[in-house]
Amino acid sequence: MSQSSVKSKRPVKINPEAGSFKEPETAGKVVYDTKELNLWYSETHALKDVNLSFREKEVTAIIGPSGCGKSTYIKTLNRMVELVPGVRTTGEITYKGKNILDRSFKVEELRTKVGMVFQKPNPFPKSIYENIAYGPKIHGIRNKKVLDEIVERSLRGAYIWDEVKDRLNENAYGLSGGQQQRLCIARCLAIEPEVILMDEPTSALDPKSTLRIEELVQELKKEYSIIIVTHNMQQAARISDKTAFFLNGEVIEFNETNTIFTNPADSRTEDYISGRFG
Ligand SMILES: Nc1ncnc2c1ncn2[C@@H]1O[C@H](COP(=O)(O)OP(=O)(O)OP(=O)(O)O)[C@@H](O)[C@H]1O
Repeated sequence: MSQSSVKSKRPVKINPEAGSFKEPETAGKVVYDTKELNLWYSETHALKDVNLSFREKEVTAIIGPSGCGKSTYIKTLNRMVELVPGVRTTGEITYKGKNILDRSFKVEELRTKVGMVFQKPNPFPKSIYENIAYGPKIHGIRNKKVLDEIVERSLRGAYIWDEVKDRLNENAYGLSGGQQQRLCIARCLAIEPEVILMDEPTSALDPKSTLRIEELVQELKKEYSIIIVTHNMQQAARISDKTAFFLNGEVIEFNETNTIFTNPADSRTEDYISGRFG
């Protein structure tokens, strides 16, 4: 069903404070802060006045129906979106206080701090070892012993070490889909990021592999901030601390996940999470 045809018999309850969730004073430090972000793909206005912030060591789920701007938003956070011709943005995204949309900001700074995991596992056509060592090598690490340590630490961090430790020189394409996705997460960890962006990381995986990734996310949040786009409501409810609900390019509601799923402030959020559309 398209967003414009979303109908509810109940009166529409609009959340006047969408995106302006008040954090308790004990909350962790803000890593990313988005203010009044607008984005156009040529004529398509894909993000509208988005205000959202993400804190360290938290998992935030981005949910919403197809085409509402979830992927666009997450790709704006690492500036991948600017690879699309005709993209224009206004507003601000600060990463640790620096506006990453500012022309003077060097995107390379983000590449070492922010890792990304995509919908389909995308290992390089290289050995398992080389998949992990590649990033650190690009950043100038040549010492074999140091690289060995990074490879082991990253694979352990992504809970795949025991499955691959005896086949590090085999091609990564020989791994199962779920293993490949954990390898891609290990590849992210190798650059020692502060934030991991995940765009529907389990949508191509079977239930068992999905569960393993969800468990992994719970472990990783002890060290990293994680922002995860998901279509799976149960997944968002299971693994995230906060949830942002997008509709038609706007943030309709942003709050503690528990509140979003049990007592949403906006009837459109309620309609979406209860499966009335999307
Ligand atoms: N490369 C592009 N060029 C032009 N328009 C685009 C491009 N990518 C996305 N859009 C448009 O921007 C809007 C938001 O798309 P986006 O992919 O961010 O949504 P989404 O919520 O991630 O959807 P899905 O859940 O289906 O992946 C849509 O109207 C889409 O058609």
